[in-house]
Amino acid sequence: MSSKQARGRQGLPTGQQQLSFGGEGPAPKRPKLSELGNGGLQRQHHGHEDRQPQSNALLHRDATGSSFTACPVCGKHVPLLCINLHLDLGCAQVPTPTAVTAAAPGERRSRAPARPVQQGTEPQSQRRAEGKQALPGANGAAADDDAEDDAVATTGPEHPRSSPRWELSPEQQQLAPLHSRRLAVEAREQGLLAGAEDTPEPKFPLLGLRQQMAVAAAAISAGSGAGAQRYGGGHAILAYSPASGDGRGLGAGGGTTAAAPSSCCNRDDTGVRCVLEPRTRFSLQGALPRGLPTAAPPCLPGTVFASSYSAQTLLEPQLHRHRTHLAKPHELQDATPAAARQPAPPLRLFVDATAVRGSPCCTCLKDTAMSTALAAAASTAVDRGRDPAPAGPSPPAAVLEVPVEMPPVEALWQVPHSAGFKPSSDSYHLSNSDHGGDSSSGGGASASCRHGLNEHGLDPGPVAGNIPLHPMFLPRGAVASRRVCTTWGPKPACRQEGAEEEEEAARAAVPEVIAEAAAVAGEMRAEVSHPALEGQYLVLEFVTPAEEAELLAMCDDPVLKPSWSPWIGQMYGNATAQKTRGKRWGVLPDYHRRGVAPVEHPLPPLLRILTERMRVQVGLLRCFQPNEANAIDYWRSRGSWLRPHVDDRILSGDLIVNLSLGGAAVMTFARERDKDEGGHPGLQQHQQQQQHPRQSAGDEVRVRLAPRSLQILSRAARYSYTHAIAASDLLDARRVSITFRRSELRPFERAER
Ligand SMILES: O=C(O)CCC(=O)C(=O)O
Ligand SMILES: [Fe+2]
Repeated sequence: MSSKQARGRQGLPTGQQQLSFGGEGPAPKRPKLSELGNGGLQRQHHGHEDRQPQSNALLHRDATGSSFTACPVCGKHVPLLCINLHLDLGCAQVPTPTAVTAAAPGERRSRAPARPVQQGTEPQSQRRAEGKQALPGANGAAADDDAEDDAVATTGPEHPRSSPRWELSPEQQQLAPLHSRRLAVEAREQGLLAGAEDTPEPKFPLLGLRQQMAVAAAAISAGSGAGAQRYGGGHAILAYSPASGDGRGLGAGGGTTAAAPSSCCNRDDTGVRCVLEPRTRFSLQGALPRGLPTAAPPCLPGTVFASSYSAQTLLEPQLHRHRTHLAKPHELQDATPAAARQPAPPLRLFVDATAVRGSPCCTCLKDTAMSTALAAAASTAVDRGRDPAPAGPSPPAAVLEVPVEMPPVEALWQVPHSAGFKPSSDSYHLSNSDHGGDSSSGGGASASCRHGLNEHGLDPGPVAGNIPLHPMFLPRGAVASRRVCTTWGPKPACRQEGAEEEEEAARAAVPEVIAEAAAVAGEMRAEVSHPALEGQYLVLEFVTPAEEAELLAMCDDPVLKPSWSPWIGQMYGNATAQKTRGKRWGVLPDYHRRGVAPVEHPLPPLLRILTERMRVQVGLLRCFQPNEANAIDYWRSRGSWLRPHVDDRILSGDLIVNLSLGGAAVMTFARERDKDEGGHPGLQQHQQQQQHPRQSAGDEVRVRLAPRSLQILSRAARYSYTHAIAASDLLDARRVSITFRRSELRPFERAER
């Protein structure tokens, strides 16, 4: 390292201080790119001559003559032309400009290929032309700045200078619009950073909670107006936790940014941007890998949308929209370190003034008065955010207590369906992938995660170690362009107009999506609609091994929880599953009286999570609301087997879903020829289930059910084939299945008629 470079590094803290602004008064102007270098600093700090030599040392060149500077925030050495982009990315990346070494035809041909850099030896016009080629159309601060060129020329070591022509990579071009918004935001940030200017460390991490929230509000605010278009008129929510207030909420990807999908509101000109105060950023990292997206409507109070992005990243929706994760409040709360857990307070919304405009929209802002109140509160929040943070954890005054209590966990499951919320097609994205390498994603396959909820519906805590994720939950790397994901997700208003077509489209999309997701991991994860068994779908690794263990433990739990049935030999020897134990939850179908008895043991939270996951992640199941589930405990040593049967065609709905746990088995499907067409088969079903179905060899389809897989039986597979598992087809010592159904609430009297 040259002595100048060394000086440059040493000089960083000073340079950093120089870039700090005072806290009071109007938001100061962000330093121009050039001001990071010699000329700019001279201008900015004229009268402070003693700093000038150090500021000179902030710039150096590499062997190709490219100029670098130390980032004033993180200290990394960044190509000068990319410093804004680097800042825009929240210091997460050090972008590299693409050097086009070959000059364009006729351009600069006469120039000597290498010569020492000397101040002033290059004609001004030529330097200007070079500067203009930098960051075309995107980074005016770099492109237009003569002073920057001066700085480069005077401060770099004397390397031969080629004739580089800088161009933005496609990714950089995509990010370029960030720059303008970044400018707007940064001024406010800098104002808020006044208290931290004496410290040499990066500043964002030093912000207190209150400041973080204010920064967030400012950032959000800056996204309105012209930027709102880029938000697609959508929502942005930042979540910070007072409990976790260790100051790492912002910067370098450390923040929890919750982003609601852009399509909550149907109107482009309406936006609500909120800072939800009482949640923790860790929530996200806990929730994301777990792959438990939820279906709560974006604007419904009590709903939190989480994504592991910093405020900077949030500013560019293109970056985060595919990472949108929907999390329920209890997920977020549960992710808070146990010591910090508190009873859930009412949600507090900080909303910036400019965000609420236009007409109230959909479920979130039907009430105009509410909009106004939110806007007023937001305005105060933003203003107060500029004040120095008070000592202690006192909450900001500009808190609007939204008069909605957090729904109890039980109620949460009802939310999407009772609220009549109909998300548009963009609302739910399962993927997080188009920038899969992002350091802040928390969504990588090895990110730490949590598992299962306890009997209170709460997460019992982190799982030791990392749990590999199924790519279907968090597909990485290849999903960005996949609009097919938009067909996944809940459609609570199932039977609305056009629902059938949509369902059909969703069905059509499922194979593609699953196969694509599978391809990401290089494994065939799912076969959808078995080629020889129409209507049979298989989703592999629907639950993680940890979840599988928890489900098995739940089934085996000897302690009778109020909502769990015990393992009993109820099916032993006289019903469908032979030499097995079973348990069941939900309504109790009575196949003899052809009716359904009321719920005895409601579906435990763990199973409700799975049904929710089914709805969100499997398009075919997006309307599936099972009200019963039964588990069967197969043991090889006991000679357990499953008789050929068709699940009751009248009592049970169109979809039967089997989850396999613990071990694999081969299920044999056999076509019931006379069930293919005509007549209502239901009344004879029970009889015919007892008979050996007529079949030929060609009518038999065997399907391996892997542990953790989810099998969906619909259409022909559901109605025209029996399914069975021979004792010899139990491939492991033990297999437990949980079958989910929707049984019609059919009064016995009617059934008996
Ligand atoms: O064990 C299975 O996967 C299937 C169980 C089943 O068919 C049933 O419970 O009706
Ligand atoms: Fe069955």
